[in-house]
Formats: sequence, C-alpha cells, structure tokens
Amino acid sequence: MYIVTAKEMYDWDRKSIEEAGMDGKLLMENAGRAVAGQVEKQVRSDQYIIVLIGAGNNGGDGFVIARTLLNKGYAVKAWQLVPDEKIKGDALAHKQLYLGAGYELDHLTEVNQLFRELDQADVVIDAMLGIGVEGKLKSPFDQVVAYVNQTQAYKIAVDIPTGVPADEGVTEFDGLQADYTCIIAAPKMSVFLQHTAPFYGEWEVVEIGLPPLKLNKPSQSLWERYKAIASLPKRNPFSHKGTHGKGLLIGGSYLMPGSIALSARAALRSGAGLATVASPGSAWPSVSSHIPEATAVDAKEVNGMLAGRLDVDFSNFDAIALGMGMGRSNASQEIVRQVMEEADVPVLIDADGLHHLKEFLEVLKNRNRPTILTPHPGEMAGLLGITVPELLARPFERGRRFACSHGVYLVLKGPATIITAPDGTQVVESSGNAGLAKGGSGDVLSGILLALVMQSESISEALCNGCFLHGKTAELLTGERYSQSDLLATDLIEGLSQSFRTFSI
Ligand SMILES: NC(=O)C1=CN([C@@H]2O[C@H](COP(=O)(O)OP(=O)(O)OC[C@H]3O[C@@H](n4cnc5c(N)ncnc54)[C@H](O)[C@@H]3O)[C@@H](O)[C@H]2O)[C@@H](O)CC1
Ligand SMILES: [K+]
Repeated sequence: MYIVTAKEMYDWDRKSIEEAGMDGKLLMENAGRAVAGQVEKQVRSDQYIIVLIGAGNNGGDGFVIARTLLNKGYAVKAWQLVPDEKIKGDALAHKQLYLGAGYELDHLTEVNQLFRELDQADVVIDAMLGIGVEGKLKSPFDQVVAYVNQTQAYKIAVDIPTGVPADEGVTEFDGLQADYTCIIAAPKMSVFLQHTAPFYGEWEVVEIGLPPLKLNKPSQSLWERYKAIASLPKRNPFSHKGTHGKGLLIGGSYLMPGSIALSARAALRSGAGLATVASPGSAWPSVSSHIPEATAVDAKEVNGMLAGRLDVDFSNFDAIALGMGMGRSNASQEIVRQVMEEADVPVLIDADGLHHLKEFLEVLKNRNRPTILTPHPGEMAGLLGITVPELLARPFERGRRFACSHGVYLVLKGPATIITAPDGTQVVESSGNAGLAKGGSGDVLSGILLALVMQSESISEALCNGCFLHGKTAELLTGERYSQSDLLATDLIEGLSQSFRTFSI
C-alpha cells in the first residue's frame, strides 16, 4: 500500500480524471459510499449522527455520506458550515443530489445552535476539511473543532481529521481528535508522524475506484502482513548451518554484557546458522551464560571495553552487526573504523557504534557492500547534528536525504519505523506497541535484522521483515501472557518462535 503526500494524492486524482477518463463526481460518490459502509460497521441504528460539512471536496464526501446513511434509515443531520457560494464543483453537484433526494440541510448561522446539537449527538462525522487544509484553522472551523473535541460523541473523520496536515513539516496546528478515521484511497504521510498520528485514532483505508496502473508510484509505502508472509525466509530441508549465515556480532562491555547477548540470541532465534561474538574477554562469561550456542573471538580491551583492532578475518562471516552495548570509550572507535574500511560483507551499525561512526561518516561512501544504520530518533538527530523535534517534524525527508547522500540503508526506529534504501525508496513498518519502549528491545531488533539480512536476497525486504517480526512478536505476547508494562526484551526473543510459526509458513 502506497503512502501519499497531498501533492501525490492530487496528482492521482488528476490522472484518474484527465488520463483514465474517471469522473470526479463518481470518485466522490465511491468515496462517500465506501466511508458510509465503514460508518455502518461502527454505529447502531438508534444513534444520532451529525455530519459536519466544509467547503471543499471533503465536504462533498460529507453530502454523499449523509445521503447514503439517510437512504439506509439512520438518524442523520447534515450541517453545512460555510456559506452557499463557497460550495462548488463536484461538492455542489453532490449537495444538489442530497437536496434532490428530499433531505434537510442545516446551515450554520450561530455556532451555539450547532453546539447544542453536538451535545445531543452520539456520533460526529467530520467532513469539514481534508487534505486541502492550509495554515491554522479559520473561523468557524477552529471553534467547531475545539467544541467537537470536548464532546462525548464518537468522532469519525473522513480522509483526515480536520486541521491535521497531510504532509510532514507542519507542527503547529489545531486538529480534530478522531476516534476513527476512514482514509480515502491511500494513507497520507501524517498517519505515521509522531505529532500527527494520534489525531487519527484507529484508521482504515477505503478503495474508491482510482485506476492503479495509471497512477505514479510514490516513493513511500507501507509494509504489510501479506508481503511479510510472501518474503520471510523459508527453511530448505537440505540446508546446513552454513546455509543460513554466519554472523559476527561486535559489542558488549564489562558493565554492559547483556546487549550483545540479546542480539546474538535474537539472531539465532531468527534463523542465523551461527553467531560469533567479539566482546571484551571480561564480558564473555556473562554473554556465554545467556547464549551457549554462540562462539567467541578474541578481542582486546581497556577498562572492560573493546579497544584497538580486531584480529579477525571478516571474510569468514556473511554479515556483521556492530555497536550494541559497546560503550562510548574512545578506545573502541578504532574497531568501528576498521570494520567500515575492511569488512567486505553487509554491516549493521547500532547504538554506541553509531556514536563512534559520527566522527567519520565519510567512510560510508567508500563501502562496496551494504551498510545498515539502525538509529532511534536521538541517535539519528545526533548523526544529523539537529534536535530530536527537528528530526521528528520531517523524518521522511531527513531520513531520505541522509540515506541517499551516504549510500546506506537507514532503519529510523519509532512507533512507525521508516526504512530507507540508498536509492531513497522508503517503507514504513508500523507493527508493535509501547511494550517495545524498553531497554534491550533495540538489541533484539539488531540480532533479528542481522539474521534476516543473511537469509534474504533483498536487504530492504530483510529489514522490513525484521521490524515486522519484532513488532508482531510484541503484539502477540501482549495479547496473551504479558502486558505492555512488563514485557522484557528476553521475552521478545522467546516469543519469536510464535511469530515464525504464525508468519513464516
Ligand atoms: N481522489 C481524490 O483526491 C478525492 C478526494 N476526495 C476528498 O477531497 C478532499 C480534498 O478536497 P479539497 O482539495 O477540496 O480540500 P478540502 O476538502 O480540504 O477543502 C479545502 C478548502 O477548505 C478551505 N480551507 C483551507 N484551509 C483552511 C483553513 N486553515 N481554515 C479554514 N478553511 C480552510 C479552503 O476554502 C479550501 O478551498 C480529500 O481530503 C477527500 O476527502 C474525495 O472526494 C474523493 C476523491
Ligand atoms: K475531515
């Protein structure tokens, strides 16, 4: 499923009408009917529904929704919030169909009159403004949105909650706080941004008859369950441990042995054939007690942290994951540089590895094999030299620019993880829940990603599937034995079995 900007959505609309011969009024009819169908699944026939209608095509959708629900016998009142002359084009055509059907339309003259009605409503359908919103809400929308937000009614937004921008970059706005949003044709970018996503509530996408073969393909899409099921690695009955990849995990320190143990264990639980750990000798007994299946290589240490160069032939491995629990000692930096310059295999860098890498980002360009960086927003902001709010205001654009200019795969972690390939293609993986917001879950992800990179033809697919498994495991576990509060990273690793049984079929 593609994710669109407002511009891309308007382009789809134009192409469908001008090039594929679709009719704008028909698209609006389809959109309104599809939304009404979803509304029906959520309301009872004895509930009182108010449809709030604005000036643009979002309002046009509102006329179709109101007419369709009235046709079906629901108790609906439609309120037009703008003067008659503002309603034009396809929206006007649908207003005429609504009136032609003999239904009543209320006009806003005095907001308190509407507010009294809103107090009685069980359900409010927001067809005020869609993706055409510009700047801060003007009257009467600012007052109506503020009032609706504090009513008890169940709030359904059409396409996008009024006031919420479709694109990234706008952080100052007043938006309608929806319980549910019925999105038209494709999710907009703001569905996945931390400052806008909460306004959507639950959401679904409805199909409205746009012709997919005639539409430009946006560079962003959403990773979905069916894609994961089709592309997760399958075990070949004639395989041996070498077939599934030999991974080297570099990290851990005397006071932080857990991270690298979690990563190694997660890698083996995710199908890696072999996991070898390069950690300080002083940390190894603790690491090996958690993961007896892993082997170790000798590594020098100073004060319990990796130091100097590793005496390892990197070509003996299929991929490397670097940085988990490594610590930020300057003495460890040399190893990061060595791996970047000498390892001719895919390398994933996480956590403290990213801290060290920041000092010599220019090495990334010289690598011949894929490099994967897996920062959380704080680490990404550090790599870019900006603040976290600056990053989160435009994560798609910032992430794309970084991945393209440094030639890396970027896994920008968050409630919606954005995975960017060096060519700028972006995939959002949005599974998981707040149970993952805990120390150690990033280490588990690094291990899963390492394992999948070694077992997949496509790095992008491996990264999407790794994030999918990580998130889905949290969802499965918190739906059963655990809650989001008590879930631990170690539980996640043991829960991977359940995800593989569910999705890798
Ligand atoms: N293929 C498509 O693109 C389709 C789009 N449809 C609907 O059309 C919507 C987009 O339609 P429009 O482009 O007409 O945009 P809107 O419906 O968002 O309306 C834009 C209008 O709202 C007013 N406005 C903008 N910013 C405002 C502000 N800050 N305060 C107060 N008023 C403001 C202006 O009068 C502007 O003309 C979509 O969200 C969707 O609901 C559907 O009808 C079906 C087809
Ligand atoms: K809306």
